[in-house]
Amino acid sequence: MASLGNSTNIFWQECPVGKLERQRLINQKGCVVWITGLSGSGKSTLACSLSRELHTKGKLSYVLDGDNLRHGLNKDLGFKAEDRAENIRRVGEVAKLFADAGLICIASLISPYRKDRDACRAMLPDKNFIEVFMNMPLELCEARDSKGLYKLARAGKINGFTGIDDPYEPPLSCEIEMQQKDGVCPTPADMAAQVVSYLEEKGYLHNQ
Ligand SMILES: Nc1ncnc2c1ncn2[C@@H]1O[C@H](COP(=O)(O)OS(=O)(=O)O)[C@@H](OP(=O)(O)O)[C@H]1O
Ligand SMILES: Nc1ncnc2c1ncn2[C@@H]1O[C@H](COP(=O)(O)OP(=O)(O)O)[C@@H](O)[C@H]1O
Repeated sequence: MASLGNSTNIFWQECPVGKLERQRLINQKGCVVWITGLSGSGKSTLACSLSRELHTKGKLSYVLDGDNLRHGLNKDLGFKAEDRAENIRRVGEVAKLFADAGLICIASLISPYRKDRDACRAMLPDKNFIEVFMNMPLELCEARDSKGLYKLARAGKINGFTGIDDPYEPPLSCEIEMQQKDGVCPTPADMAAQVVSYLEEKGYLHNQ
C-alpha cells in the first residue's frame, strides 16, 4: 500500500504482473544508482558511461539526468532549497517506478541536501538505493567549467550556485565514492567498471 498524500478516496490497485516476474523476464534486479556531486564533478559522464557498459552486458538501464528533467517534468522548479527538494522528491519517485519495472535506474543530480537524498533512499525497498558520491574538489569542477556556469557564479551573474554561494552536503555514508588518486581523476570507463563490479557483487545483474 502506498502512503497517501493530500488526496482522499483513492485506492491502491495491484497488478497481477509483479516486479519479481518482470525481473525474471530480463534476468536482472531493479535498483537505483543515485549519483550526487557538484556541477562539473562528472555525474552525467559517469551516468552515460555506466549505462553504455550495462547495455553492452545486455542489462537494461535508464538515465534520469537533473539537467534534462528540468527541461520537462521539473521545468517549473528553480534552485532555491524547496525547489531542489521537490526536484529530488519527484526524481526519487520516478526512479522508484523504474526500479519497480526491473530496470537499473541511474539518477544523476547535484542533490545537495543530505535529507533529500536520504528521503529517496527511504522510498526504495530492500536497500535498492546505491549512492555514488563524486567526491571531486571544487577547484577541479571549477577548472572544468564545461558550461561556463562557475564563471557566471563568480561574477555574481548566477545566485545560489552550488559550491559557490549555496551548500553541498557530502554523504556521511554512501555505497561508492569516486575520488582522485595522486591528483588524477579515474577515467569514466574505470568509474563505470567500479559501479558494475558493485552491482555484480550485490547480485543486481542476475535474477537468481
Ligand atoms: N544555481 C545553480 N546551482 C547548481 N546548478 C545549477 C544552478 N543553475 C543552473 N544549474 C544547472 O542545473 C544543473 C543541476 O540541476 P539538478 O537538478 O541536478 O540540481 S539539484 O539536484 O536540484 O540541486 C547543473 O547541471 P550539472 O552541471 O550537470 O550538475 C547546472 O547545469
Ligand atoms: N572522469 C573524468 N575524467 C576527465 N574528465 C571528465 C571526467 N568526467 C567528466 N569529465 C569532464 O568534466 C566535465 C563535466 O562533466 P559532467 O559529466 O558534465 O559533470 P556533471 O554532470 O557533474 O556536471 C565534462 O567536460 C566532462 O567531459
